[in-house]
Amino acid sequence: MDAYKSSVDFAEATAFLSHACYEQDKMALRATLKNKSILSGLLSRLSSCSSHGRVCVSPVLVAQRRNNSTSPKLKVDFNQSTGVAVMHMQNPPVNSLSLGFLTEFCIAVEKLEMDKSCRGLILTSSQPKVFSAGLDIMDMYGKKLEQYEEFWRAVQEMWLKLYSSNMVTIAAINGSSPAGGCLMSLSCDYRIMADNPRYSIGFNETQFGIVVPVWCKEAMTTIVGHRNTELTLELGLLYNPSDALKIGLVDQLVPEDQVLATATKTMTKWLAIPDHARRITKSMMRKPTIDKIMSIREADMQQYISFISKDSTQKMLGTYLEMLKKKRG
Ligand SMILES: CCCCCCCCC/C=C/C(=O)SCCNC(=O)CCNC(=O)[C@H](O)C(C)(C)COP(=O)(O)OP(=O)(O)OC[C@H]1O[C@@H](n2cnc3c(N)ncnc32)[C@H](O)[C@@H]1OP(=O)(O)O
Repeated sequence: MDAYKSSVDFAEATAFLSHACYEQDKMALRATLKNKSILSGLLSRLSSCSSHGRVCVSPVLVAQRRNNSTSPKLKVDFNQSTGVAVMHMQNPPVNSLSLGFLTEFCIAVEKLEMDKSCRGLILTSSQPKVFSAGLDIMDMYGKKLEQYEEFWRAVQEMWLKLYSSNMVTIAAINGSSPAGGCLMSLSCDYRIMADNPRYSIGFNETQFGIVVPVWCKEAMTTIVGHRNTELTLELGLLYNPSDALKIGLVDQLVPEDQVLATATKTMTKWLAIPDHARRITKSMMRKPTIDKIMSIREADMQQYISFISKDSTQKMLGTYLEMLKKKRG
């Protein structure tokens, strides 16, 4: 069955492709995510199912079982009357996108996605001065091949979930947002950043020897165009808020204390548009990029593992980590 082609529901399509599970398990997953108390039962059921000979456990849910952290890395405030959820990232010190964080994020987004009363999602940070420091470098350094794979699976999943969300998504960028933090913002429908010249946003990866995945390049090109993407990615550029606004990396700058209030006001405007028309239009705009990425998902995984596990890459990451730590001392 090719549910992907026949469905206009974007998030559903992505869930189908990324989880590759039987229809009844998807239904069960939805019901279950609405009722957390039976989640563990479903997890064990999912772990034993197979589809077309392939193991079909959501990688994110598997990771969740292994994630022993007890302190939540996200705080979600859902207002039933407005239909808007505010997701506060709280993974100190810098909201790095660790495996644990990514896992929690995917589950939280999936849960909101399945709640039809939730129409909008605002993403912001509870950490002072930082929106997100991007991928957790500790998860990319000195690990086993299977750990790199598990991590990258969660990174891909997170991007797909956010980029393909049916909800209106707004990034309330109240601090610096380099690399993966920038991509997270770019996956949203609208970006509002604090007008503080000390904050930066962009893609600095090449500066420490890392290459962004092709899907990052694709998504960025659709927003700021080929030339700006080329300059940013090749030179590893981070922009201050006003330069970021100039190239269209963010949509609006506001005083720091008004970021969340502006995001809330903007959300009201977006939610005044009938959902079905906006969703279908969003799908029309983003589906070509998603399709492209889905078709190379496994190749992207192999490329990541092979790149990240190279001695030369590891050496550069080690040096970068030391530099980050020395900055303090
Ligand atoms: C949608 C899907 C997306 C999908 C995303 C897919 C993207 C593909 C490619 C993306 C690649 C990446 O994101 S690679 C990650 C790139 N990120 C970066 O280069 C950011 C590096 N960090 C910084 O620039 C700064 O920390 C910054 C965020 C501005 C905050 O500055 P501050 O002065 O407030 O804080 P610091 O003193 O620097 O840092 C505090 C501590 O946090 C640690 N730390 C900082 N950044 C860290 C990091 N990324 N990973 C681990 N640890 C980090 C430091 O080592 C310190 O550790 P202690 O000294 O021990 O306390």
